[in-house]
Amino acid sequence: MDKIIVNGPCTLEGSVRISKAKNAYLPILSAVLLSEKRITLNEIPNLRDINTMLTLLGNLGVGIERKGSSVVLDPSTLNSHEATYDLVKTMRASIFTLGPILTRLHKAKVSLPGGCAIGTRPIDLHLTNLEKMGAKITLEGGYVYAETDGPLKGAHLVLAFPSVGATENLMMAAVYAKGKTIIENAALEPEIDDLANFLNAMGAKISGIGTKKIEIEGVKSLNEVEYTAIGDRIEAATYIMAALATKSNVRVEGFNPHHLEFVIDELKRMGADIEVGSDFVQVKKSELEACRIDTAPFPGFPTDVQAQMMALVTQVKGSSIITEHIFENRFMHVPELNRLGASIELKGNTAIVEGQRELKGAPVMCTDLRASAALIIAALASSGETEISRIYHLDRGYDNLANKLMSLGAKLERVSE
Ligand SMILES: CC(=O)N[C@H]1[C@@H](OP(=O)(O)OP(=O)(O)OC[C@H]2O[C@@H](n3ccc(=O)[nH]c3=O)[C@H](O)[C@@H]2O)O[C@H](CO)[C@@H](O)[C@@H]1O
Ligand SMILES: C=C(OP(=O)(O)O)C(=O)O
Repeated sequence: MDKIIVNGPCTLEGSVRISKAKNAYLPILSAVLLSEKRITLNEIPNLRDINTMLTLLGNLGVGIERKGSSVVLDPSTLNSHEATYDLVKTMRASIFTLGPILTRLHKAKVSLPGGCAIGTRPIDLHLTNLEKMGAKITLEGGYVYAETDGPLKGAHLVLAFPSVGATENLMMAAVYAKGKTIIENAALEPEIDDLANFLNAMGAKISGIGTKKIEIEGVKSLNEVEYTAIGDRIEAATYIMAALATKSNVRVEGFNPHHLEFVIDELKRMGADIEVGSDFVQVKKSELEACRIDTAPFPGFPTDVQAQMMALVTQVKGSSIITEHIFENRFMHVPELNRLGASIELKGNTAIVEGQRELKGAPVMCTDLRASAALIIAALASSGETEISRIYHLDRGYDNLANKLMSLGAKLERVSE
């Protein structure tokens, strides 16, 4: 198993290019299953989750040809309706294939994704709303079995919670449904707009993009398409936090800063000197003060940036309060950050984080994707050697992390055992 060893404290300098978004490409790759025409996707990030999704598509019969960083997909050869446990267990986003497989083949067998480190993550909103569109769904032996007599039927769906995954799954399922589907209380995350734009580029009829009421008029066929996803706002936020935690000057480029407006505004309120461009931010060495953060669905503070923010506020003036509202167990980084010398106390879903801590290198362990990113940030700010193990969690969502940080001057190495 690979490790990352950081020799801190590090000061970063220069610019870093953000890769295309994991959370945009995972649903887009699932949406490929809807079509019978060739699809070219550009600038595919080299991530474990993306490679798992490509393996899953290949197992379902989709033709896959890599051309540099692009991938050309031929879904006309789709010949299986089964997403098996061995792949689904490694990546929750596999559930995104349920709507598209069912739509295309009128039956689907997809392994239940199960819980994960950050929470139980049920899929009831996906299933009950697919039922409202006419799917017959049963659960047996850890699998979701879904079938329909013909095309799904358009329906008026109101989500009890603006679930990102449910909004995406239902939007995909509605593309060929008979009549109109309305999704109310839809999630507003930018990756949903990206999926909708991709589907419309193939000939779907989706309106209300970027609003809480998405309307999908069913179509009969889709076209060939070439598409490039948006830059990864969560990766961008991670480098912004790393720059601020190490009091560095770093330009973070290749993403849309509007997608991080809440985070950037909060950082500015804390005293961060951040220049915002059209597709970059320039972070300048700043002295920060404490914050009060509540994670929330977009446009609020993203749960996917909570851990990185926690690492940052161990270095700012005053005590910060961070409350996690989206996932019930997303504080796995707390004991590991405390091992590095942080002082973080947990009270239910709230963390009280003492600032201006002198962190010292120690062996720490990754527990989930963003917890791992928090450990990297803390290690860069720590003095001495931090050995970070189980970095396969980082490989799920950070393209080329070690090299990107080294190019900014971080003293770190990735070692294989
Ligand atoms: C691949 C991807 O895009 N992952 C993102 C997506 O995950 P994901 O799509 O799984 O997140 P959701 O928005 O669905 O989940 C948010 C909350 O709703 C609950 N819920 C969800 C569905 C459901 O049927 N029932 C239910 O109770 C979940 O348990 C969780 O507490 O959005 C999350 C919230 O921004 C991000 O942290 C993830 O990075
Ligand atoms: C939780 C995340 O991803 P996933 O939903 O794929 O587990 C994440 O990207 O932070």
